[in-house]
Amino acid sequence: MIVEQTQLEGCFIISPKVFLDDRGYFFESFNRETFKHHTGVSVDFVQDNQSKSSKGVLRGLHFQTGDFQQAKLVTVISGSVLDVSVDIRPNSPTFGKHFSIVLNETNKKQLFIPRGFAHGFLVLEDDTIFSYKCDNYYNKSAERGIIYNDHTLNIDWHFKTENLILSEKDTNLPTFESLFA
Ligand SMILES: Cc1cn([C@H]2C[C@H](O)[C@@H](COP(=O)(O)OP(=O)(O)O[C@H]3O[C@H](C)C(=O)[C@H](O)[C@H]3O)O2)c(=O)[nH]c1=O
Repeated sequence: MIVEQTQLEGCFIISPKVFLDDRGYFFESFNRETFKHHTGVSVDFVQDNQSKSSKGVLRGLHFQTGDFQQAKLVTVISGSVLDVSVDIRPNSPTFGKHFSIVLNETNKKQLFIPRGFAHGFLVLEDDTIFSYKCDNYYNKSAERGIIYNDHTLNIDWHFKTENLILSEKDTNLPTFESLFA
């Protein structure tokens, strides 16, 4: 397992040790002790989520507020995404900054996103399966979001807008300024 720090404190890129043989591959997608040993973070995940999306789908930017904030360990099981995490911790030196990374079946990289972040991803291939562990339960009343093309965040999604597929909810999310100014 190789852990790389990002420029956002507490947000790590994880490259698991992958065992290849003539049957295919095996890797431990999460091991609490190994994770703590390499990152210094003790995390107790309580909920696993999975979504399947076509190319051009953009899910996010989402977060849960207050006591329902979630840390996430995200993995692409098949396909490919551009994954984006935004630091929305008010006292963070990187408040409002984001980190983007391509996660896919080939690189098998994972991203650990701590509490206090908004998260979203753009799907780069059809039939992409996105799987992630959360350290807090879903709470609909605590759900919030930031519009994906927010001018303050200025995220480069590397796509042509006419090919985007968003939920009704995600189309109408507020701006970063309106939430945090
Ligand atoms: C997140 C969630 C949703 N739901 C229900 C609520 C809706 O009826 C349905 C679809 O939810 P939504 O459209 O919010 O799904 P995504 O757009 O994939 O949301 C996720 O996308 C971004 C990228 C994230 O990081 C969040 O974890 C999560 O918000 O599943 C549940 O029952 N439990 C859950 O934990």
